[in-house]
Amino acid sequence: MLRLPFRSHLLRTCHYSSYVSKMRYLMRLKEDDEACQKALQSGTILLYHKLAPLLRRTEMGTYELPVLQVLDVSEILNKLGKDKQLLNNSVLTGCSDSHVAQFSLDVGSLEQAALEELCVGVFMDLRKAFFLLKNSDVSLVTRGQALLRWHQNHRYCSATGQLTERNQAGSQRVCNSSGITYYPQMAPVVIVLVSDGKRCLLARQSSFPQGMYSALAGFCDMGETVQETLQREVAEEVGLELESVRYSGSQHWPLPQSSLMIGCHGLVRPGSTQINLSGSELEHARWFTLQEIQEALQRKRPSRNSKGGPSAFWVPPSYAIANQLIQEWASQQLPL
Ligand SMILES: NC(=O)c1ccc[n+]([C@@H]2O[C@H](COP(=O)([O-])OP(=O)(O)OC[C@H]3O[C@@H](n4cnc5c(N)ncnc54)[C@H](O)[C@@H]3O)[C@@H](O)[C@H]2O)c1
Ligand SMILES: [Mg+2]
Repeated sequence: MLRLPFRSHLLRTCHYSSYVSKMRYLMRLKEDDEACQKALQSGTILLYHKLAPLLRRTEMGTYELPVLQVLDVSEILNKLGKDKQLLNNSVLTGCSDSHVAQFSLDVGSLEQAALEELCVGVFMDLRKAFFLLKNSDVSLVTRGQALLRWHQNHRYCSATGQLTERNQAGSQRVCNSSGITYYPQMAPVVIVLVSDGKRCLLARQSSFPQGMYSALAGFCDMGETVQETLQREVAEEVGLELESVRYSGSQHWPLPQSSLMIGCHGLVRPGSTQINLSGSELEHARWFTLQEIQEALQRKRPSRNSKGGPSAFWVPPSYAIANQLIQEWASQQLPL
């Protein structure tokens, strides 16, 4: 049975007037190009270079996400001799409590080193940034990257082949020839931490970083329910049958394209725990004890042996919903 616990923070906060007014303001900016253009003048911007976000090293040696004022970016463009019209390529990704609009902009057409010097930062691959930024910043930066990528990949109408035109917020693109409106897309993906009641099952694909194991995941097929995808994926990938599933939470995942990860816990039938890998997707899968999982959760970074390989298995970084499912499972195994 799929149970959906109503414990989202949104449900607790949606009656706050500041939350409602923020959402209404953002809605207006998506619908009204002129209002959005005005908001851009006094907004803030996250910069990307060919979809790699700009990060700044702090005095403590950690990394943060520099949130630049639009005016500062305008000045930087000026110093590089570039037209500030480039700012109009920004996409709206949110707003502060005081209604300062937040945008993301890819400046991949400009010289990277010069930009990094002027911005006092470094453009870094998003996969690396996952390990360096705090989770709330990862969430911000993935949202911007996903929307920018969608625009870069959807410039043409698939019916007419004509260039499409975006609105100022970047929340849609329209083909003036066919009249088709395109909206940013995400693929629904299930991710399930399978347990036999005492152990949990993790697996790895050969494309994963060395030593990393994760929960089972898979794209929803057309026409499937979440429950059906969960059962099919577990059967396909490890040859097991789920007895029950429980919804845990969801997450937007930007790699390799935008997905909506639907995170669940699954229980297999007792006595039916024999793993049977099929196809080429998984390189290895096995059951892990609570102690093994607790040790892996303690490792902040993959530990290395003398040959540079992983000395022990490790799990995805704390931002990933796989990690959150594993943490949740481990905490539920402990005696009260
Ligand atoms: N956030 C997390 O914690 C986390 C953890 C694990 C996996 N993931 C993500 O989940 C996604 C799916 O996992 P998977 O690779 O095991 O899926 P999967 O088991 O469905 O296998 C991928 C294959 O499915 C096919 N496929 C069907 N629909 C597709 C679509 N819309 N887009 C791309 N391929 C499609 C392709 O042949 C592809 O090779 C991956 O993108 C991965 O990055 C996220
Ligand atoms: Mg899979």
